[in-house]
Amino acid sequence: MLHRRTFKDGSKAMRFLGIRMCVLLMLLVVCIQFIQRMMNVSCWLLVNVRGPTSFETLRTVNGVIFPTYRAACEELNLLENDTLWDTTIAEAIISASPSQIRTLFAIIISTCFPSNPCNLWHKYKDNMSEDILHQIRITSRNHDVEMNEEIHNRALLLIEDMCYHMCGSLLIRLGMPAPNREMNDAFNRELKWGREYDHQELGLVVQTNVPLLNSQQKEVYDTSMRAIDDGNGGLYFLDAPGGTGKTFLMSVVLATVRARSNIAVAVASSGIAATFLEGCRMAHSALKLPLNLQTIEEPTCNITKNSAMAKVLSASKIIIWDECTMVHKRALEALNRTLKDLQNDSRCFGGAMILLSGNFRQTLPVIPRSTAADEINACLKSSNLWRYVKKLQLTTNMRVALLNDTSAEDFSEQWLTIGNGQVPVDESSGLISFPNNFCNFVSSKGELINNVFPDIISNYKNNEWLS
Ligand SMILES: Nc1ncnc2c1ncn2[C@@H]1O[C@H](COP(=O)(O)OP(=O)(O)OP(=O)(O)O)[C@@H](O)[C@H]1O
Repeated sequence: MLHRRTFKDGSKAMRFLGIRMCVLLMLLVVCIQFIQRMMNVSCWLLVNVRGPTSFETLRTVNGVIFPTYRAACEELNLLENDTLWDTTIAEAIISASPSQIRTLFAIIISTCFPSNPCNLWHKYKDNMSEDILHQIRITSRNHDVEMNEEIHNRALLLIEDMCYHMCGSLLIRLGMPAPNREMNDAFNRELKWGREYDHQELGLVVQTNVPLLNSQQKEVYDTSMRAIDDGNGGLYFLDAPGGTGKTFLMSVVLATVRARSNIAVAVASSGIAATFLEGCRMAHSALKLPLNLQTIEEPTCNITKNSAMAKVLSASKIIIWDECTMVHKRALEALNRTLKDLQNDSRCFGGAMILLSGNFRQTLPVIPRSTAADEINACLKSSNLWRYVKKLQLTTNMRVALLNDTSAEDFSEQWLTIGNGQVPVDESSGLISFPNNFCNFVSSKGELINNVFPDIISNYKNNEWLS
């Protein structure tokens, strides 16, 4: 509601009102329901616009139809301008803290009804958000964080809370943009996951670990960083048998990107794999993949364009997907469709840099009640995206190389032979036999559990034992 004092020339308006009293009364009677729904602004338009025949005529000034009655009033110069409030805030920012400026602004918009609070907000939003930016810079130990939409949104939320206390109105009812509450909560969470890292610590990790990379790892690292820096994206698959240092390498890539204040998204197909990489999450929950991938022909991720996750994915410099070989090919295809849509870019994955890692020698997608053919069909290699994959390889087993342990070397070779399908298969049973010295054999599941986790019953709550 506009306050009467906001009209520039009250006496002129009242005189006008007197002359047209009869006409106005008639109009008011005829349009009683209409007037009840209107704001004061429209009443003043009724007074000032001659012979209105429709809502549109009321909003038409000099042949231009304005979107709101307020805008039409402004054009007719019926509203007091906001110079007073502008000067008040401008004076306050010289000495007041951002939180005090927010309070002042909340008081102005809740009780003084400036004609265009949005303009004031856009003019002073940086001054009202400085403390939030400062706080983020301190917590992330990164002084390069710039003022952004999310920080303004947080300031708006604080202002809205104050206005609600003062006059029981949300910002949208006070002529202000509505803060995005959902975005604030979800984006904070996603952003924390994506961006808020200790940059000094990450810088140290990069400085220490990059020189340790072996030549193959360094090649993969350089290729990934080049693709990120070029901004051309691409789909890469890191083929690395167990122990070749892919987790080590991916951690260095993630740290490098995050140390530069960029977002690097890491997801993994299994919970246990997700624990090995910093800030890594389960692919299904992070990418909001449908649970029934087998039954949907062309799935997409349940991520809307305005969601926090969409913003994180769009802003990320690299998306790493660990243990991707375990996932149904449609999961990757869903991500491809979603990224194309989010980025409005028809290139593969919308031009994003995707680094897949996994091992086809290990568990493939598990499809309940299916044949081996179904599982192979669900495998990533059967996806039409596979032809775009650029393959990167690690072959040196770092566990063996670092420990100089010959038994570990034998084990890794046996492991590769099995994984590469080079062990003869028994025709009748379709099973293979492990070499005798391959591992410790057990005769039951219970014995296996007891060998791997001895006395788990008394230790399952003991963190030290579990770690
Ligand atoms: N360049 C390196 N310098 C020092 N240590 C390394 C290097 N690469 C790997 N390692 C170490 O080698 C071990 C195996 O590496 P990592 O766990 O990354 O391998 P992986 O390929 O992920 O294995 P798995 O698939 O079995 O989990 C780890 O202890 C890791 O810290």
